[in-house]
Amino acid sequence: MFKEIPDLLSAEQLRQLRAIAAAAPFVDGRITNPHNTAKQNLQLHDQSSYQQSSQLLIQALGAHEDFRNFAMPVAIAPPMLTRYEAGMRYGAHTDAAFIPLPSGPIRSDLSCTIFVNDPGEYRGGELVIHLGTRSIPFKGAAGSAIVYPSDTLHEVAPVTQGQRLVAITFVQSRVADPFRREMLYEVNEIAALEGLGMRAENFTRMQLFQQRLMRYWADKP
Ligand SMILES: O=C(O)CCC(=O)C(=O)O
Ligand SMILES: [Fe+2]
Repeated sequence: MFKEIPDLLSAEQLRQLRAIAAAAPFVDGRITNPHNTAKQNLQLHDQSSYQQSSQLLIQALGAHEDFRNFAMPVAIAPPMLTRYEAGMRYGAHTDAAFIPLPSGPIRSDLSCTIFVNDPGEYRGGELVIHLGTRSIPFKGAAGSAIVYPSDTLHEVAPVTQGQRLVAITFVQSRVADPFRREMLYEVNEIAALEGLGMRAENFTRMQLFQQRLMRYWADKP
């Protein structure tokens, strides 16, 4: 369902991202969603800073084994540095199914928030994911990330003090269906963690099962 990644970014990567954010201009986040009244935040607005920061973040996501195993990405939108100042929020919404990119649209199967500043630097600002009548708040440490299904209703609670600096991205997965993706992730994890401890013939049977599911459910990488 959700995947929390505690160690996505190194201290050096965080330093670089914060330096980019401190030097570059930010504009009203509605620039990419003009009719979205729920959205009250600021987005990085400088081509070379965007390129530098998104490259660093895509590289970090692509290099993280647990992220790759969980998300099974075929395409990752360039992550956008986003700032919420006191009074800003992002009201309850679900993400658009397709995200236009210069290289063509991608389907948003998973959304990802990467926490760039320390949670002690702001009050409020939790990413709240709604599941039926329950709401689950996330406020990660700097350098951590949360990956969640893009079709959930979610919001960012108002920041009441300080500033919240995050990067936001969307992932198209090889497996669009969350149920199937989770089943595959689980069986792949069990095979990776326990496979060598199994009797060889049972491991072979398990691999057959894994590869059949991949064949039926996964798009080509
Ligand atoms: O700031 C966040 O953590 C999430 C933002 C969000 O939901 C979005 O950009 O669609
Ligand atoms: Fe969202």
